[in-house]
Amino acid sequence: MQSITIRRPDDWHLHLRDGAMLEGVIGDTSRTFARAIIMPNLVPPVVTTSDAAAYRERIMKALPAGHRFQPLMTLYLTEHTSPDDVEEGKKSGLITAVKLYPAGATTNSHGGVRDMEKSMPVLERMAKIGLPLCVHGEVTTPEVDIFDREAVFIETVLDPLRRRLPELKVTMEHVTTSDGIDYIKAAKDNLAGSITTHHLIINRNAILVGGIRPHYYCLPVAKRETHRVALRAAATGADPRFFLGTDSAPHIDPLKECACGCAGIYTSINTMSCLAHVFEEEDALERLEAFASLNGPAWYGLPPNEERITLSRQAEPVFFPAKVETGAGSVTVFDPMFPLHWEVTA
Ligand SMILES: NC(=O)N[C@@H](CC(=O)O)C(=O)O
Ligand SMILES: [Zn+2]
Ligand SMILES: [Zn+2]
Repeated sequence: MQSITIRRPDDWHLHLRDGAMLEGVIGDTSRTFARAIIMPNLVPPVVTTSDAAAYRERIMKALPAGHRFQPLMTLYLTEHTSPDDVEEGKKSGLITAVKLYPAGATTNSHGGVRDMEKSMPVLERMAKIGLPLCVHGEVTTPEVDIFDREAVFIETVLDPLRRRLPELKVTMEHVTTSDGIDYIKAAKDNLAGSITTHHLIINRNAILVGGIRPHYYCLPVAKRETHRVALRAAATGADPRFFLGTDSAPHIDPLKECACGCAGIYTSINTMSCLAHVFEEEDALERLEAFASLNGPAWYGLPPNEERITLSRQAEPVFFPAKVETGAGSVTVFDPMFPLHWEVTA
C-alpha cells in the first residue's frame, strides 16, 4: 500500500508545557492532530478549574495561525482537590479528565497524591458524574525496582481502587508492560489504556546498550522486548480499549544531557510517520485509524473527527529535524533508529 487515508487523529496524552516551550512545540501537534488531552503537570500544576481555563487560553493564543486544534483540559489531582470544583469543570465542558500522579512518580509530580484515602471524596464524585481518571500507573516505593513499578501499581493501587469504586472510569496511561495489557483486557468495563509511539519502537536496550542515551529515557521507563511485543499486539489488535497517547514530553537538551537527566521523549513531530511504519511492519495498516483516530474518542465519549489525513509512503526517507528549536532552548526529536518513509501528505 502506498498511501492510506484515515480520520484526523487525536493525541490522548500530551505535554505542551507553557510559555516559550509551548509556543515552540504546539504546532508540531496541531499540524496533524485535531485534539489532545493536555497534561496538567506544569510548575505549579493545573489544579483548579480556573487554572485550567487560564492554561487553555494560553494554549489557544500560542496556536499557529490557520491551525484548528482543540485542547482537552485535565486537572492535576491533589489531596486537597475540591469535588465541587471538579464537577463544575466537567459541567462547563472545560474538563475532560482528572490526572493522578502518585507523588514523586515522574516529572513535576511532587505535588501529587501520597495518600489515596485523602482523594477518595473527589474520586467518588468523579465516579458519580462519569468523569474519567487518567493515571500515571507506577508506585514510588523506593524498594520496588523501577522495571516492576507498573505491575506493582496495578496490584497494590489500581486494582484495589477499581474494586472499591467500580463505576470510576480509569485510563491507564502510557502502558509499558504485558501486565498492563493483560490487566486491561481482563477488565469487565470502565478501564482502557493509552500506548505511546516510542514504547512501540524501543525497548530498554535503547537506553543502555553501547552508551547511556538520555533521549530514550522516559517514565514509565521502556521495558524488555517481550513487553514491547505485547504493546504492539495490543495497539494493532482488535480490542478498542487501546489507543494512542503519545506522551510527547519536551525537555530542553541541557536538562536531558546531564548527570541527572529528566524523563520525557519528544515525538509530536514524527509520531504519525513512526506509527505508520510500525503498523506496516505488523501488517496492520488498516488498523492504524482505529488506534489513532477512533478508539480514543469512543472511550472519552466524543465523536471521531470528520476531517481526514493522508499518509503516503515515499521512496526516499522523509526528513525530520534532529532538534526542534524553541524559545526555551533546543529539544531533541525522537529518533526511531530506522529511516521513516511515511509522511503526512494531506
Ligand atoms: N513521560 C515522561 O517521561 N515524562 C513526562 C511525565 C509523565 O508523563 O510521566 C513529563 O512531563 O516530562
Ligand atoms: Zn506519566
Ligand atoms: Zn506524560
